[in-house]
Amino acid sequence: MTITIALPSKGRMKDDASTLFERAGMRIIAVGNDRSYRGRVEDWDDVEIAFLSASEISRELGNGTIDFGVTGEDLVREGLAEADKRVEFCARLGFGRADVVVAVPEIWLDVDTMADLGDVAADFRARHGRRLTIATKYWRLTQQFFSSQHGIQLYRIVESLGATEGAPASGSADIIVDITSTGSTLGANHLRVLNDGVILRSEACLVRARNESHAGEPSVARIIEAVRSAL
Ligand SMILES: Nc1ncnc2c1ncn2[C@@H]1O[C@H](COP(=O)(O)OP(=O)(O)OP(=O)(O)O)[C@@H](O)[C@H]1O
Ligand SMILES: O=P(O)(O)OC[C@H]1O[C@H](OP(=O)(O)OP(=O)(O)O)[C@H](O)[C@@H]1O
Repeated sequence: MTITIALPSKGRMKDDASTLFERAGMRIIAVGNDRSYRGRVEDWDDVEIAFLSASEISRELGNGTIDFGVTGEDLVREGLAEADKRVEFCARLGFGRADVVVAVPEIWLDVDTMADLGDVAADFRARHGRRLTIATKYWRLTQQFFSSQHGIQLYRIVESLGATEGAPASGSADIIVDITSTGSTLGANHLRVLNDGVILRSEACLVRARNESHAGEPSVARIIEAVRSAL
């Protein structure tokens, strides 16, 4: 069978992903012209490459329309319910690192932990006449972390598709859940990560859709082996 591997077509993971594949002995050749979104791997005739954005890759893994993808763990866990049942994380690739975190305004001096935040959330309506609001694009991860892991139910998520760190200062939310790598954007916006507020330490991963057709397919094992050997 032909195995389709999706690699980032743009963005911060694109170059690292193609360098890794090269090191794994899988040299990628564009099919058609330079702007083509398909490729193949030199001397691997049963492999096809699709170039997609990192977030599309997580969606297509969920649909099972690609066999493997290189994308961020955060995008997979946010995009797919019960991700581990639908995909296998075959290798952590050591680039695209970012933490998904809960951050509060620096001036919330008494709030250091999720338990403290739970107390704030419980009092919020009495004090302010509304629920605590959280700006994020990570709905699923936020709900799992707050409700299932920490038993905090009294909050409202405000969807944020950009400049999330600005939400507390602009008044559109009280706190945020977002990714951070150096921490400089949080600092510039006077926000602080709670001591136990790291929801996920994400990085780029080689992810396999759990397709039944993979059972006993030699090229599936060969691809995983090749990528792991390059780490
Ligand atoms: N500083 C960072 N900021 C944002 N994402 C980062 C950062 N460092 C690593 N990443 C990771 O990069 C991935 C997002 O990459 P990118 O922005 O290229 O993807 P995308 O969401 O498909 O792009 P777009 O939003 O342009 O469609 C996520 O997995 C994220 O965790
Ligand atoms: O901890 P730091 O190193 O400051 O990085 C974190 C920031 O980087 C990303 O934004 P970016 O401006 O790269 O663009 P994006 O939101 O479009 O991904 C991300 O959304 C955070 O805002």
